[in-house]
Amino acid sequence: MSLRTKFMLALLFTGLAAVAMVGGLAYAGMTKKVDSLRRERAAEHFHASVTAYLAQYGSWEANRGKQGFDAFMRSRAPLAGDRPPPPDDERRPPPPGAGRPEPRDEPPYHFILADQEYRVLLGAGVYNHGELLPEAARKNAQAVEVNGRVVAYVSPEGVITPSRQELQYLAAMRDALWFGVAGAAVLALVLGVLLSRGLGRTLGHLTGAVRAMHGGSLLQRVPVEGKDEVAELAAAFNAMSEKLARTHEELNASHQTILTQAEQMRELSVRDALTKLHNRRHFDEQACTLFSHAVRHKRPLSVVIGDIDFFKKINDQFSHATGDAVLRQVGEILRSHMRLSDLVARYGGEEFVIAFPETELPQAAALCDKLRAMIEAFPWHQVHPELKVTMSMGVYADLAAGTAEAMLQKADALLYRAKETGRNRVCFAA
Ligand SMILES: Nc1nc2c(ncn2[C@@H]2O[C@H](COP(=O)(O)OP(=O)(O)OP(=O)(O)O)[C@@H](O)[C@H]2O)c(=O)[nH]1
Repeated sequence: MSLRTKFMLALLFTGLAAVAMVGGLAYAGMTKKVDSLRRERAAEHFHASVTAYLAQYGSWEANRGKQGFDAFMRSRAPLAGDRPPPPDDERRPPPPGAGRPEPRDEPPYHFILADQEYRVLLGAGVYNHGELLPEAARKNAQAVEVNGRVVAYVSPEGVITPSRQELQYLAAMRDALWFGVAGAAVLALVLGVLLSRGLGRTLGHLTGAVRAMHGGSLLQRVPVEGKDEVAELAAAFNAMSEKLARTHEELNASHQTILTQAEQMRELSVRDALTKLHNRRHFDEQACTLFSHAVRHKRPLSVVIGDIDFFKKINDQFSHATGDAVLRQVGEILRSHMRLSDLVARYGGEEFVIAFPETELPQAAALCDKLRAMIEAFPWHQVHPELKVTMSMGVYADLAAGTAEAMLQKADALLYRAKETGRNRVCFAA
């Protein structure tokens, strides 16, 4: 059931209950009051009529009892409110809810009348003519005195017929009650629609915003209308959304910083500080991967170890700083002539290592000789006038060695041979 329907039903029930309670109580109270007033007046009127009747005729039977009394009553001034309506009224239908029409020939009430010995003269439909009034009924009976002598008793028990005027009042009141009920229902429906529309709109905005947040857009704003609790909820939601979005942004930023720092740290951990080439650890890890790949796909792989000749002498003769400059420059020459898929690293001291994936031994050896020649041909005199730098290299390309490390050891042995056989050369073996 929608919020709007619940609202309207609640207001409808409340309105109808309030109208029914107030109207019903008023109607019941009024009916009771009318009845008691009428009964009082009717009792007095009846008592006075009986007194006058008995005073005029001496006894009940003297003027043919009930028939004579009825005619006598009609000749007397009627009880207030019992006057016959104007002739026009008679042609109109009785007012709605007026109930049974008032009989024109009947008196508007029937009281119990007994003679001085409590024998019933008028039973009012309760007792039969001539029977003795019971003891209980005698207590409330009022004596009718003529010339100081009790001649009869009138009991207030009896039937009261409301007057036409009173019936009209009560009918008008019932009409007012029905109008009240209809008015309350219309008011409840209108109020229900108005109230639920405002509330439903804000709740709709909130639901949409929460869904959008769930979808990832954390910064949401819903309109804040009025100053009630729903408006407070909307304002609190806006504040929460703003704070969430800000916190999320800050977290993202710090996460990014951490990632960058981690990347930098990782990069530092795999780089050689002096030459900016990769270091030994990185080379060993990557060489393993390259080796496995080459074995699995039966692709060629060549590994190289290069060592600067007489580097100790360079340090000793020209200074350690010159030695560093030589290392940096050799590293740059190697790096700038590699493919992206090649792996080059400073292995330690004046030693460099290279892995050439997808490269057979002859191509690798030729490339190494080219690198060697470039190192030799570099204008080292720009670093120091007397400086000369050469490199010896060992190249190995047989995957049968079993591991990348074993291939490197074979290359190292070939490097040793290059050193032994005069340096500034490339030794290789398949
Ligand atoms: N300037 C400098 N020197 C280094 C660095 N790392 C190692 N060395 C030096 O490099 C020298 C290597 O000398 P050796 O191992 O005897 O080799 P070599 O003198 O090149 O002799 P061969 O390899 O036989 O040609 C040592 O003196 C080390 O101190 C470095 O980062 N900077």
